[in-house]
Amino acid sequence: MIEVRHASKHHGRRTLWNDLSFDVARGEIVCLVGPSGSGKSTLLDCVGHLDALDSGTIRIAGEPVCRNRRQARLLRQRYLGYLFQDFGLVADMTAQANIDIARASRGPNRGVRTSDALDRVGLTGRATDRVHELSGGEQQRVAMARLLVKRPSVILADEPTSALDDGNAAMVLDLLAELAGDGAAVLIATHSPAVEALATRSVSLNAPKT
Ligand SMILES: Nc1ncnc2c1ncn2[C@@H]1O[C@H](COP(=O)(O)OP(=O)(O)OP(=O)(O)O)[C@@H](O)[C@H]1O
Repeated sequence: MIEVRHASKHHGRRTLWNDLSFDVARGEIVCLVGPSGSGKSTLLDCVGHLDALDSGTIRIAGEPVCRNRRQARLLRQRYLGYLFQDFGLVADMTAQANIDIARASRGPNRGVRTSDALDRVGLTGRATDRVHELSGGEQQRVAMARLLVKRPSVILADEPTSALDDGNAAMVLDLLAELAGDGAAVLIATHSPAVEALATRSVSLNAPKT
């Protein structure tokens, strides 16, 4: 579902990663691991059409990630779901309205109802709270609820449990495993051994080279 081939990325004279290739198939959870600054988030951004490679290719469901904004938006809507902190939630809209946006852009998979999704992530009764009134961990759970509604084919998660207490972290990991069990390809950047333990395998990134 995700194919990364000979991917390279530089910032100035620093090489983050070079000639990197890996796949994430349907149903797999693959973790990106490596020291801080090794480019895990940057790689997720490249897969998620939010940043561009310097060389190499990335394909999602066989379709190349490209710089054409319209095509990128269509690919994002059709295939991708994001579990990034501070990404994609509209701060002055309610939790429910944010989740309903995902419902409008969902693909062929059938997700759960918004109220059920909020129940699953422990936010029962919080549908009409505006996102800026929620804590960081609660916002992360709204983003998780959005995935349950959209059921994307590809899920990109950046440190999905870092803002959560142990109970909520376990709940989010269970839900990611459930979505993978339903056939999603899941790519996670993480430092957490608990998240890595969930993975089918890991891709290790090295410290950047100058
Ligand atoms: N737009 C940019 N311009 C220059 N350097 C950048 C830019 N974006 C990221 N970097 C640098 O690229 C490196 C990799 O950043 P990235 O956030 O991808 O690493 P990471 O492995 O996810 O780190 P962490 O584990 O700390 O979250 C960092 O040194 C960062 O400063």
